[in-house]
Amino acid sequence: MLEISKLVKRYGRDEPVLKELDLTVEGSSVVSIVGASGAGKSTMLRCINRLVEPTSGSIRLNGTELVALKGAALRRARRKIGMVFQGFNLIDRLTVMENVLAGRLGYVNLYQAISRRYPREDIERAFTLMERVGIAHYANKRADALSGGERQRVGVVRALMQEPEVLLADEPTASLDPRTSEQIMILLQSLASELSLPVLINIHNVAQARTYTERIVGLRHGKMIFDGAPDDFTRDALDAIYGGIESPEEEPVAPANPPPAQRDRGLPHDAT
Ligand SMILES: Nc1ncnc2c1ncn2[C@@H]1O[C@H](COP(=O)(O)OP(=O)(O)OP(=O)(O)O)[C@@H](O)[C@H]1O
Repeated sequence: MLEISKLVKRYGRDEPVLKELDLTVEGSSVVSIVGASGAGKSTMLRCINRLVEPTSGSIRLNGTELVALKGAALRRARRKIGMVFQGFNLIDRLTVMENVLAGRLGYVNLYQAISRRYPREDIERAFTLMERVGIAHYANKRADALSGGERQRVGVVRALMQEPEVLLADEPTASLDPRTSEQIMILLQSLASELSLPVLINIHNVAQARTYTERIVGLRHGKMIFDGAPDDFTRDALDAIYGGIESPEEEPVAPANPPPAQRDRGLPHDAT
């Protein structure tokens, strides 16, 4: 269980970017975090894995307080937090298998890491996961020979190799075409339930958030102003999150002639 309580992040002397956020995510929930650009979505995810230092507040992962951790204890805790990135963050000149095994770096010793001599169980786990997401036949291909969707699957498997207790995804579909985006969202949804893994996804595409996640958290100026089921994510909630700032992305496949009100405001077509 991930429990965030009164989380504050201030960069320098600026106004806080996160203002006393509270969020609890349990079991295999798939939660999307939506909000206009600059609302604090990435900062929130990066506070969880401590790529960004929280200013104050508490982040507990299965009972372990992450905010106070340093050194080896922080490295140990980070192993339990998988991260999937918009730009995939693969090493292009390495093979798919080598990229996937990089997810074990937090577990192996220096000699094993440098000589890339990973334990047999790690290699077996890598194959099992690669088979699960349909990329096992690419194991020996260079990462840069793969398509965007395949590269993101490598990113997902690398994160799962960490045996994470929570999976964070920062705009995981933003670099992908609509069809591939949907496949990745479906994959994250199914992996969450198969592995009983809570998943937090920063996402600009509100239509995908509504379709593929079971809970939507809306941020505006660093405050949580919506937390509920997709069915409760009404036009009012959308306006409260984006009103006067920007419009969320439209659905990937727009009807030829959307009604003028939707077309003008860039709203998802089923927003009510
Ligand atoms: N390292 C940093 N130093 C100073 N300010 C930062 C830093 N990182 C982010 N910010 C500021 O914090 C605010 C929130 O940024 P953040 O990237 O978390 O928003 P976001 O909701 O993820 O936006 P986007 O959807 O565009 O990625 C922005 O005003 C941004 O300029």
